[in-house]
Amino acid sequence: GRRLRGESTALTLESVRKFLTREEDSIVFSLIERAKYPCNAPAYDPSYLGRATKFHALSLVDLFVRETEAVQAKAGRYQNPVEIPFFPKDMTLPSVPPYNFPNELHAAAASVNVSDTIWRKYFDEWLPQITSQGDDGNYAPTAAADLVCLQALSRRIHYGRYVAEAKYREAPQDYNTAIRAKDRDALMKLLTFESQEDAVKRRVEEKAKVFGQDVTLGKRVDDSSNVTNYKVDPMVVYRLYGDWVIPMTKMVQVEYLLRRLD
Ligand SMILES: C=C(O[C@@H]1C=C(C(=O)O)C=C[C@H]1O)C(=O)O
Repeated sequence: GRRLRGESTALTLESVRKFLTREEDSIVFSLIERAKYPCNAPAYDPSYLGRATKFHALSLVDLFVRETEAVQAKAGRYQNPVEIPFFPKDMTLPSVPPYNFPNELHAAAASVNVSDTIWRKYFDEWLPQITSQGDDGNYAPTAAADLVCLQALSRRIHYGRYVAEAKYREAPQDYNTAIRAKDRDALMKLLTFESQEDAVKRRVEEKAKVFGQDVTLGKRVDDSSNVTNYKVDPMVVYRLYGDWVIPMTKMVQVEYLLRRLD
């Protein structure tokens, strides 16, 4: 039924995995949309804006993200603790009434932030794998597509705080010793579920195939046996999750748990 304003659903391993599964769609769709444009290098080149503007030494993407986050902050986006801005110091106060989002995390969550790593990896490692070489002049739509990817990836990876809280609540005694000993390896071992990771990687690869295939009338979409070209290489999405999204989500869980008893 309809959730009352501020009523929090119980934070369980099942509920957090349901959230992560739905985020897979947002991440795959955002990568497909970014792949619509070629690299468009000027969007990332600080000299493109030139020194004519007061934003010198910023790339168009830097500028676009800062300005867009400021507007979204005014619209109240960051009242939801699930959303973390990339440029928090530029935040303007919301111009909207406060919304009573449930606050299920320990106060220590505020100091768990891997936004800089996400930003760096996205532009240095992931973007070259999903875009073709080239420049079509669509720098603003390119920056807009990058921001949607960055926000989806950040939401997913930082949700590791909620996953860690759910795991802790289910068995605090299992974690307390490792937390007190600041034993990162023990915590990583406790929170790792290999079979779940394998299922996640195979599911996002499958979603990249289903969402990224060309649909032609008269041919059944579910007959993907002979589909050859996809808008984003499904194997790239599999590796993105395996090499970065999952490990970074786990790193967030460890960092959150280390602070859970502070
Ligand atoms: C997110 C979880 O924690 C870990 C990280 C996973 C992921 O990022 O997909 C999956 C399984 C776990 O190793 C979970 O247990 O669901």
